[in-house]
Amino acid sequence: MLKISIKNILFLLLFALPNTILSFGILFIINNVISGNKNYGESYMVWSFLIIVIFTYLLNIIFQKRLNQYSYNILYENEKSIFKRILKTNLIILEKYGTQRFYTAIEDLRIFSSLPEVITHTINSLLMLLLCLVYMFSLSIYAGLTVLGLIAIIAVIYFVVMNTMNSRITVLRKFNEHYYKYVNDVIKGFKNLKVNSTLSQNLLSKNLFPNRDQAKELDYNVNYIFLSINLISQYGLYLIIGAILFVLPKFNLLPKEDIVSYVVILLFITGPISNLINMQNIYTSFSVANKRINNFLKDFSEEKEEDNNQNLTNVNFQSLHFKNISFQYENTSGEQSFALDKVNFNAQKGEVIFIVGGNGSGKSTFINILTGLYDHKEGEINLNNEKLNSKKTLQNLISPVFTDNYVFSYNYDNYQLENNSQYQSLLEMMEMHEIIGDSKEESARRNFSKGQSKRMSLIFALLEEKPILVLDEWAADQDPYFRKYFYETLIPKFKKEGKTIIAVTHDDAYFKQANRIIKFDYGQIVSDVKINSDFQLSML
Ligand SMILES: Nc1ncnc2c1ncn2[C@@H]1O[C@H](COP(=O)(O)OP(=O)(O)OP(=O)(O)O)[C@@H](O)[C@H]1O
Repeated sequence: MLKISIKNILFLLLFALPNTILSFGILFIINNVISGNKNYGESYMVWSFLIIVIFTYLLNIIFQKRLNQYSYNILYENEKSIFKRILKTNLIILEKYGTQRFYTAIEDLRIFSSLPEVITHTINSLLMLLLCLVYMFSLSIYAGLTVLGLIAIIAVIYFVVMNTMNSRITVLRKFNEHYYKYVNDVIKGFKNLKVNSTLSQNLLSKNLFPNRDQAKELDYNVNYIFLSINLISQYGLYLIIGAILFVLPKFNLLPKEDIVSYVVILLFITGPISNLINMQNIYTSFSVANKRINNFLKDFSEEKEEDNNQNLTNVNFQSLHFKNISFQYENTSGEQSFALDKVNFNAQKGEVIFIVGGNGSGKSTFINILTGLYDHKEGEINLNNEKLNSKKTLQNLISPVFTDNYVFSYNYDNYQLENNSQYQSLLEMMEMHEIIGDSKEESARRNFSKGQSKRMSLIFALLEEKPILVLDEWAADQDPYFRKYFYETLIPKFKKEGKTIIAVTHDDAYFKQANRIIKFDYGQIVSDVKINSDFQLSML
């Protein structure tokens, strides 16, 4: 995903080669003029010098444009891929790793966007270093070897210290992952934190502040070491210049007339050398970011592509049958994880089925399997008495309103709200028309109370016009008047219109409104009761 292709490296080289050679040409002319080479004092040399400078400048301008385009392309296209990946991930994986991994992946991508620029600088600097070394060797082999040896010693010291940095940066990023969890807690738990000062104090003093303090210490140390290493390179260069000025001539390793050329060359390559050194810092961040993005892509693996041969649009729903469906959450803490065991469930078109059971009995887990959010481990699902090959076919028949419903900021559906008479009558039916005065999109997507937001989600679900309505504790947030209206008026109305309703509920006062009541206990269906006039709660 984040690899840089051979074609792009070739493009970078295509720029880097002429650019470096021309820049070297500039150095060559300067050096010869300073050394008093008469050929270089001619007036045509002035023009050559000027032309090379202007040409290199223009080359850089054109190249920067392409490089910029390419870098931003990497960033924005990969951002899109991350979103695609997230939406293709199974819910169970998102629940396992948490959303903060998503934030850090986006942050890592930002680091990656400078990769092409850094590669170009590296190639440029390496080429310039190479040309300058060749130039030095052409003047004096021994002096060249000495300078090369000294540069190598500084480089080895640098890389050894640098290598120890990788693990520190990884630890620093781990701190930041926890930091995002705290950010999440502050935003989502804001109300509790405001009301309960013990909570907020503990969050700050025992968790967030220690995290930031440790991260600060590590960050400071990492940067301090980076700065120190950079100083080694700068002062190392002075040492090399010292060797050129005082040591090499003394041992007759460098003719006096070449000392100036050597110093000019060295000063000229100071830039490329410190570029190479500074870029190690960035390469270390790249390597850490790359590892983390690869881990992200591995952990947030895409769901298996399904065989979509089944017709998605024209399935006329008649019946749904779960045969011995089993599911188990992954065992992480070493304790026995919760499981749904051999669930047999069926629903016919037009039925109203209430799913009941105590807290933690497995109702929502079952709803997640029903809606295809979780993949069952064993068993078979039949739709209209045929084996279901693709969960998309079933998903295409279901409009769910989850217990933690969410009203999107924008309309991602295929229908429009404006001038939509069906929407208008649904607003009236759900008694939302006085709250939402018009049919504008923004009016439907403002802040609602919990009960109102559930009503809006039900309106959006009904606008989808799918045959099965799945509701998870929909009425729990409604006031007693609307709850009664929902069970005694709306549910019979939806049923009459041919909808199949599968609703998780604790509202035993309205159990009689269902055709069947299915009770879960410890992950199993313990009763499946048809409702008739003799129905008693004790029958469950
Ligand atoms: N993502 C998860 N990973 C591991 N275990 C989970 C996960 N989600 C739920 N569980 C466990 O599965 C069990 C059943 O949970 P579920 O949410 O299905 O219960 P429920 O019947 O809907 O309860 P409630 O009435 O409280 O909403 C619980 O013991 C819960 O701790």
